[in-house]
Amino acid sequence: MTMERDDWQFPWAKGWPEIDRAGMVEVDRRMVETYGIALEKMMENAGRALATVAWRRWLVGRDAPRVTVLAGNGGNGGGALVAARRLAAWGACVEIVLARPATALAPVPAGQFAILKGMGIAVVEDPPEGAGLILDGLIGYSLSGAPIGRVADLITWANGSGTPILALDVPSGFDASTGRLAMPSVSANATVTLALPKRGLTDPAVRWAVGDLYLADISVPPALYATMACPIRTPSFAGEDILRIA
Ligand SMILES: NC(=O)C1=CN([C@@H]2O[C@H](COP(=O)(O)OP(=O)(O)OC[C@H]3O[C@@H](n4cnc5c(N)ncnc54)[C@H](O)[C@@H]3O)[C@@H](O)[C@H]2O)[C@@H](O)CC1
Ligand SMILES: [K+]
Repeated sequence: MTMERDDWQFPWAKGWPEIDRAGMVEVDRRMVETYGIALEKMMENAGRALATVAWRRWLVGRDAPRVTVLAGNGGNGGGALVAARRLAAWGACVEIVLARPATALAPVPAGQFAILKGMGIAVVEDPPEGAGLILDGLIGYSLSGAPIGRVADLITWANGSGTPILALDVPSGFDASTGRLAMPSVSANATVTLALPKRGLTDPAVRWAVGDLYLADISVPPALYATMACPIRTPSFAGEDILRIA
């Protein structure tokens, strides 16, 4: 039985614009090309925020809590692997389940995975029973069609596990361009989305799958948003790393 804490003290944020997949791809590209903020840096911020929400809401005060981390081969998986490292360092018992063989990991997530191997963190083939929390890092904004194969199997397993699920960026199966949920999609208790809420995430119609929505700062310069193909004016995080927005 998981005891859940929800004593998040950060202010309710209103008025955040949404961003779709194309916009976020543009942000990611210009973060690197214009500002030299490498993917590793963004991923570190993303994973730390995910770990912080996980710890504060579900794990704090528990002795060696068990966390299952479902990681896809892209940037979403990479962020979840960063969170795995942070949670392990904070005392959690972390088990990693990869959606695809380690050889299929994109270069930066592969680097994160190598660190975890060096730390001796367990990597298991079958998702284990009895964890206190599942991190969903299977697919982020680069979903293409309805989830298939082992990714779909892991989504179905997580939804049926009875364990709380914390999703990174979007619940896997959520389409950040259309705001729609594919079948199957992760049914999360909470989601930590990055930089700006992805299009449709705040729609009450998908709240059952998104859960409580947190917004994490990955330090996108306001000038980047202001000079995008479709400029976005953003309110400030005002000194907070993570805001609860829905
Ligand atoms: N600036 C940002 O927003 C940042 C984004 N990051 C993360 O990176 C994510 C985007 O990463 P990527 O573009 O690498 O891609 P994703 O990690 O979103 O997923 C891509 C992978 O998902 C799999 N996939 C896609 N559709 C599928 C389907 N229908 N069935 C089964 N498998 C499917 C494919 O193997 C594909 O390689 C974001 O959502 C976010 O979590 C962070 O890593 C860093 C900063
Ligand atoms: K996800």
